[in-house]
Amino acid sequence: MADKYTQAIEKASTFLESKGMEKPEVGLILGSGLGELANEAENAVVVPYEDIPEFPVSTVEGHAGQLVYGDLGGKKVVAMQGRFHYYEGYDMQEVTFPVRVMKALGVKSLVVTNAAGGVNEDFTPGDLMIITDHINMIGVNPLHGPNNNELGPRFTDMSSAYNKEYQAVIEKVASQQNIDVKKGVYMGFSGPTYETPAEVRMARTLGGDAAGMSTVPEVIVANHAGLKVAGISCITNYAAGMQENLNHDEVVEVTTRVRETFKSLVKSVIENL
Ligand SMILES: O=P(O)(O)O[C@@H]1C[C@H](O)[C@@H](CO)O1
Ligand SMILES: Nc1nc2[nH]cnc2c(=O)[nH]1
Repeated sequence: MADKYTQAIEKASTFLESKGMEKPEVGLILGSGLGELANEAENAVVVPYEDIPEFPVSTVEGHAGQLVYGDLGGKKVVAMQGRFHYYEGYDMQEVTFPVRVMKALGVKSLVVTNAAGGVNEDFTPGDLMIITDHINMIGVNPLHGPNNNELGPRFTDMSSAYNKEYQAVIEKVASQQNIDVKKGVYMGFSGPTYETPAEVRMARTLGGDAAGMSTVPEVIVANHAGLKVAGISCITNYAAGMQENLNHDEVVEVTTRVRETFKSLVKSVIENL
């Protein structure tokens, strides 16, 4: 049953196909300061978000705001150079709309990346973390409201929201590249505030290893749509209570510092999906 939402997905994906974004296999969402990887796509087609019908636009520093299609890691990839966040004022359907469009373009696998605060006391800024699972502390769910069965089931199984084979791929590639990759649970908050020390203590008590402000909505919708998901966090700071003065400049500075390692890891992961 075509409704306004599915018509918007159709309109955006048809527009992008007309620009040459033919049948991408892998979707890639690049978080704060992590967008440079998309510049390595060959035979690239680049479309700014503001040119894509129905797309929101990025408003956060460290998020370029364009969709990049091309050859990366031996696969046809469509990458978000900058993502949308609930805290920007977008609703959950807007935040996750790009995932629906990637699915409509033909994507089967989704690699989601982000910058996150380290909650696990064994983590250090600059670490890369394989996301093994997430805890939705945002308080809202992108699948709220009437379900369109053409897009996915009313009740989505989230028991393997982060594909276990993909987790093993990331681990294998990290070991081959001598990257001491961590593993852990990503706790998603609404943002835009960083957590209070008490919230970080709660996150740790509840089993969170990293705290973020994105990823959870996109991964829920990706699972609804039947995509296989791999998630990687760049730990950019000690979460509140473990350091003073959390700020976005430091987040982008740390992602810049680990950029080459991050790019090498993610490119090889894409190769091995
Ligand atoms: O888009 P991501 O989740 O990578 O960015 C994180 C969360 C906030 O947008 C920002 C806060 O510094 O970093
Ligand atoms: N929620 C949250 N998001 C982040 N993104 C980068 N660092 C942090 C953090 O400490 N908390």
